Amino acid sequence: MNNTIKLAVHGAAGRMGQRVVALASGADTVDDTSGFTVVGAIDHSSHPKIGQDAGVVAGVRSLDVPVSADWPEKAEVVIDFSLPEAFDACVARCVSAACPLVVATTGLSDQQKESLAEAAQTIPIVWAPSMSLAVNLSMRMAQQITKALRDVAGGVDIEILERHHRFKADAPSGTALKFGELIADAMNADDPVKHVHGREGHTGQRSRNEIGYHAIRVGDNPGEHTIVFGMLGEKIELNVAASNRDCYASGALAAAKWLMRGNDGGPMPAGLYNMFDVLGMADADA
Ligand SMILES: NC(=O)C1=CN([C@@H]2O[C@H](COP(=O)(O)OP(=O)(O)OC[C@H]3O[C@@H](n4cnc5c(N)ncnc54)[C@H](OP(=O)(O)O)[C@@H]3O)[C@@H](O)[C@H]2O)C=CC1
Ligand SMILES: O=C(O)C1=N[C@H](C(=O)O)C[C@H](O)C1
Repeated sequence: MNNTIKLAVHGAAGRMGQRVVALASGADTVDDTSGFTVVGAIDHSSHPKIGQDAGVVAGVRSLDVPVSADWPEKAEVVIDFSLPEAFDACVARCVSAACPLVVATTGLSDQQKESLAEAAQTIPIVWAPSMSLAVNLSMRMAQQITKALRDVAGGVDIEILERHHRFKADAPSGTALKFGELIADAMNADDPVKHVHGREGHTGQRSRNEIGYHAIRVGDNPGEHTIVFGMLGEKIELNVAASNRDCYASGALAAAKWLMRGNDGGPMPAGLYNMFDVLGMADADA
């Protein structure tokens, strides 16, 4: 009996979609089984790869699943790596099909984030700007460092540098924004923390309760984040870098599996989850 999880990938012909299809097809596992069967590879109707086999597009083997604008009936879980423009239809489809969803797309509007929370009242959703284990661990470390340094004599300046490939559409990265949100919480400042994007001109002295963001776009970098904790006389730099996209693809597959099997073998109930939940770090002493 085939008890693999039937997976549909939204944005299947894109950089990330292809890696999810490749790993889900078992191409890079020792025993050729990932625990998934790819049953749907969705992209927009004018994509040049429409009609081609999704496994071949991903550079692995024929899967007998064409890249298509149509949603498969039989998907048990959906992984979305697409664009904000494509997001609304994806969520609506998952809600109407009562299908669990992993959302990895970044650059969502506030309204889209609200509709995600609403959808999570009826279906289970994992939503995270980075599916990488190393990034999520680094987020916890950044919170710890912020707490340890927040009352240091002379103060600490926290700046977030992110580097990504030249094709990336949104800036700063969703991950950088999430680092900033978690760090701002950990700063526990009396005044609201200011989020400052780049600096130019006569800016005056840096204020104490701000977080700076700097988005660098270079070549084919698959994603790198550096959190600088600058003090008077010394600094800490927390650097986390992907060497390829498989950390995100395998994280998304782990999230999909967790939605279907939970922590004790049963499916997760409706709700909005993140990678801390998937990785068992939700209750970490942050
Ligand atoms: N959470 C995480 O861990 C990660 C998140 N990301 C995020 O994932 C997203 C995708 O990244 P990446 O794969 O590099 O981007 P790509 O542009 O390579 O892939 C997106 C795919 O979605 C397609 N698409 C566009 N419109 C639609 C539509 N209406 N319906 C279905 N598909 C559509 C694109 O087609 P076309 O090329 O024609 O536009 C493309 O094939 C980004 O938001 C990125 O920031 C990326 C890596 C990790
Ligand atoms: O577009 C990308 O490539 C990435 N996007 C995500 C983000 O915006 O944080 C995650 C990762 O850094 C790669």
